Amino acid sequence: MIRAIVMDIEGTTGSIRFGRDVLFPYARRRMAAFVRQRGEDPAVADQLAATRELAGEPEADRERLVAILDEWIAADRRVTPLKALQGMIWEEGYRRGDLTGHVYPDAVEGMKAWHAAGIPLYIFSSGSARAQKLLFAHSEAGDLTPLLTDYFDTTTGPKKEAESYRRIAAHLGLAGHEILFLSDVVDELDAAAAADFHTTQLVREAGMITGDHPVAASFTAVRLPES
Ligand SMILES: CSCCC(=O)C(=O)COP(=O)(O)O
Ligand SMILES: [Mg+2]
Repeated sequence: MIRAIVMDIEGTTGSIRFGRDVLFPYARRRMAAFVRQRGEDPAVADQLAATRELAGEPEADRERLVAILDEWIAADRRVTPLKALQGMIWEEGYRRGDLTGHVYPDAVEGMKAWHAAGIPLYIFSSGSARAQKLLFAHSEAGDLTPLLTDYFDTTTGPKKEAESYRRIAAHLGLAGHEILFLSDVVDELDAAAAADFHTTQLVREAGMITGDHPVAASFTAVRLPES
């Protein structure tokens, strides 16, 4: 029996293009002004300190920090301080009405059906938990947060390491084989399978790299394992 479903965001619940063409450029355009204006806020200052530490540049001033963060955005580094700062910038964007979270209609339909069937739904994404909540709260389909029980991000661990999935299972109080993980990325699915999770790969575009996992073109094609 599947007792929980854990979902990736980019390429799974929503399109990769939304991150690449909308969210990431939005944060990139605003990062310098955000660091200048909000750099003293404790939550921002903590992430700037974490950026200095991760970059190995304890003396980095604000200008240098913005340059480091810009390099990380360009390289699509999925590191916690960048993801936390991006989340804070997106929060402003959602509140201003500049941003609306993209969620595939089939993902909305699948999430509603599983929720109605009593299966708790979780997100595991590189985006910060706060950014994840915002995306689903301000989605094109309205506020989807009532469908979601909890959110995991890189503070739980990298998505390509089995230990992260063992931590999620322990947090949920479930065995790996009671959990289904949905993602578009084979390395993430391999890591989840190594933690004994059931897996399904969302293959939403032709030509994607696939592995040894069941595949589904949409949430409506996802089959829940019986045992
Ligand atoms: C609200 S998360 C926005 C997208 C993002 O920042 C990201 O890193 C998505 O990563 P995923 O693990 O969902 O592919
Ligand atoms: Mg993904």
